[in-house]
Amino acid sequence: MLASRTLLCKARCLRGEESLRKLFTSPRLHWSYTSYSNASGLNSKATPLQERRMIDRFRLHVQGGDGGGGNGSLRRSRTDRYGKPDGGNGGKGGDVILRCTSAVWDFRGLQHHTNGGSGGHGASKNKIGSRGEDKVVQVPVGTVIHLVEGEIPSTVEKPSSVIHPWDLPGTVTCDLLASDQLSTSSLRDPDMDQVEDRTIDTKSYSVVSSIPTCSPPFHTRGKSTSVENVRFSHYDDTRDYESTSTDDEIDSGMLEEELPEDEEEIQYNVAELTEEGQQLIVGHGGEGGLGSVSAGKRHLKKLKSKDQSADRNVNLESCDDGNPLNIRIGLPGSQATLILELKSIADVGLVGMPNAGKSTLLGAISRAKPAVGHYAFTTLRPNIGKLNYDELSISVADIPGLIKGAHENRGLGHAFLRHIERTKILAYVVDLAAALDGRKGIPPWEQLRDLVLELEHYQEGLSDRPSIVVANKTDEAGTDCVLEELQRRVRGIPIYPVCAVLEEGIPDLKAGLRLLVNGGEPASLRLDNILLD
Ligand SMILES: Nc1nc2c(ncn2[C@@H]2O[C@H](COP(=O)(O)OP(=O)(O)OP(=O)(O)O)[C@@H](O)[C@H]2O)c(=O)[nH]1
Repeated sequence: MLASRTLLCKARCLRGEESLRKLFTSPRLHWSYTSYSNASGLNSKATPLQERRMIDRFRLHVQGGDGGGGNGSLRRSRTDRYGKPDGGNGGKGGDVILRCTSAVWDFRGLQHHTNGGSGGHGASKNKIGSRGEDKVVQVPVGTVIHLVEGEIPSTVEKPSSVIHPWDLPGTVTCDLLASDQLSTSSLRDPDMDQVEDRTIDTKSYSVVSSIPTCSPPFHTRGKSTSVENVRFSHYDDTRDYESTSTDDEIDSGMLEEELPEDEEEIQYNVAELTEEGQQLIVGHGGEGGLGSVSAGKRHLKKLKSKDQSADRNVNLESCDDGNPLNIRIGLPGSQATLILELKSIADVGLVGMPNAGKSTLLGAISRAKPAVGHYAFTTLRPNIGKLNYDELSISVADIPGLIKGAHENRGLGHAFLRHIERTKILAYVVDLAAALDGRKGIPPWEQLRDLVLELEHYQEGLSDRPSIVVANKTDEAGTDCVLEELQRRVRGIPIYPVCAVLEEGIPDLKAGLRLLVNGGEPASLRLDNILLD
């Protein structure tokens, strides 16, 4: 009996195996199985970012949240006819904060209009209104901020190390002495402009921030610069954004107002975020209005005599200008219009014509996996790879291909050149086989000349930084002679012959880069050192 059961079980198992085998060999499953295991298919889906054009310039309007209204409540009792003020202050509006993170690569996820949350209104029993929610906008490392209008951004304040137990983090704490002074001064001169009074008083507030902080090194140029004097004034993004806009982006209004207006006065480089975790407040939340406690008893007595029948919780909306009640209204948050610009930061920038093999080279010297294609402009955004050594790590940026006229914004133009500004070392990558066998390309020494000219046209002295030449595609037939010719024509700069595809010559190249980053003898590529026909 037992033996027959075991046999039955085995038979079932075998049948199961059989059916599984059938399933795996069936054409339908084979199709789905192969399509699942097709790594390249998956990769093509997993790399949509590389396919999309990067958004490295973005116009942002920010507004801090409005401060909450102060409460005018009075606590009355049988013994106290007029009552005691017990209205709390309004909460401070939320800030708009730019936070630097390596989790994002460009400004794709940003919205053009970003507001901080409004502060809560104060309530009776001296309850302070809640603080408005901060809006944190994540921006990539290397973000430069230009100010079109509004306040110059400030760093996020460090929270005070000694916080009084009764201080609420992130809320307005009012200096009572100062508020007394305010009410006294209001009484002394009833016709005094109350808005002005209020402005003076808010200076005595201290804000305790609850946000973790850092102290980024940011440069501030106090004076605004006329747009004609600045390089960026010629920037024209129309083509870039038009050609890359997806339906989603258009629907969400992402591409709205991308173009800088010619007439605008822009303060350039007011701040920059170069390290992970740095934070800047670009839109300050408004201070909350004063509650009756802070505003002072005498002030409220006056109010009561004016309108005995007034509601205890005064309707803040109904306050006219010049009315003492204005001090209860929370201040609006500050507004600013910014242009965010991304400049990649890397130790080494791979500079070359389209199809020179920069992305392949980056993949060969680091673990980066940039998209490689046999067509020009495969690279639409800088890819960063890292060369890790015991004592140092070198970041290498594969920058979109440069063509003649890039300084006039041809090809990827400024989007390409801007990223070179931040690299310490330039590695010119040339295609040795570009002009071989009747191909349409130009010889490597002419590639070098064009590259240097484009850099210099864009920014004088840009090609002066320490450089090397990487002569790629040594595996192609006939490149030996071209390499010899290149070494004869280009002098005063190290030339590293490599085959990026087969990873030949890579160790020498890596050693050369390491030496240069460590302060080895720098040499730059000069036009005089290139011998042309
Ligand atoms: N024979 C040969 N082909 C190479 C070598 N390195 C790159 N290629 C090919 O050259 C083509 C362009 O390579 P990419 O790495 O995309 O070139 P790129 O400079 O990044 O191009 P852009 O993205 O347009 O700037 C691809 O078809 C590569 O396979 C090499 O060492 N030898």
